Amino acid sequence: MNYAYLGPAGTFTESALLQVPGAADAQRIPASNVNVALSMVREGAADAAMVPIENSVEGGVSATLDAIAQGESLQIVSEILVPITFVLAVRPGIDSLEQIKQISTHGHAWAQCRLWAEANIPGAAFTPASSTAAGALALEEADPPHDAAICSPLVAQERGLKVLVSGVEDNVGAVTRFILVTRPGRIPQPTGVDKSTLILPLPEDRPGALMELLEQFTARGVNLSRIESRPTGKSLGEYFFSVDIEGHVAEERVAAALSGLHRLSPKLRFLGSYPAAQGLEASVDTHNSDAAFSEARAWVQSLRDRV
Ligand SMILES: O=C(O)C(=O)Cc1ccccc1
Repeated sequence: MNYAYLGPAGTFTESALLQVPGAADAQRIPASNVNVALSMVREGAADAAMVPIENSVEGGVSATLDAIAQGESLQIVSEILVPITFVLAVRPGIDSLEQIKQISTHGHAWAQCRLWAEANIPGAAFTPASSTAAGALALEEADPPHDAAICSPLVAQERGLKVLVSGVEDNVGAVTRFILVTRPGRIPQPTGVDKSTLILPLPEDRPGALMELLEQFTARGVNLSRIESRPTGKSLGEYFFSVDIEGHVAEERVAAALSGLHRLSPKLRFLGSYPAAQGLEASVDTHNSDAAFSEARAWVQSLRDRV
């Protein structure tokens, strides 16, 4: 196996990848952005890609949600959670916050440190970097493009960068969720605590269309753990929904919800069922259990057999 990931080395995405069994000893290919990492999988240059999808402060990572929703189909095979803390690293010659005029980091990192930055370096101009590690590595250049970067403590330590302030995040305890993506293939076996990801285009723009889709989950006791609307990019006001549900396609209630959704929105995309990283309770009401579904099906069949 070889793995593409949002690089360069030292990103939070690489930390997530290193949690995948075997990945530490496998070939890891840094990509300059999420689209490049996913294209490598689509084209066969990588077997799998690790990309960020959601964080507890900012919500969904739009670049990832959009890239997996469109183009050639991909499959999510696992999710990894990484606790996030940030440090402020500076170029040589900077000894105080007042000297910082230009700062760079990944947009999601900036969003998570904005209040700290407003309070502590109010005059500094922000330039987005393709990742936290990319912003940090630029500090090593002969003539660095910025004075400071917000990055992980690990990359600062590994590169021997000067850290002026640690723990610059606004929300202590933030977590980012990453997904491992492959070309479509075998779906991981259910573990009892699984999640599934779907892309739901709204079939028709009319009152109640979203409600009808959501009713498919409600009626089968399927809980949603994330729902986001994203523009299709085709015309103003045209959206699709990116949804995570608790449960595995091998479970009857999930299969029944999917079949109801398919009737309403035939172009829906199933992006995979995979083990939940943490925190889900495997609690399903008796009337939504696999046993209840098969008994109900057998009963209806017994009636239809009499036709
Ligand atoms: O830039 C990184 O290091 C990433 O892996 C993306 C990211 C940025 C901010 C928070 C979590 C992940």
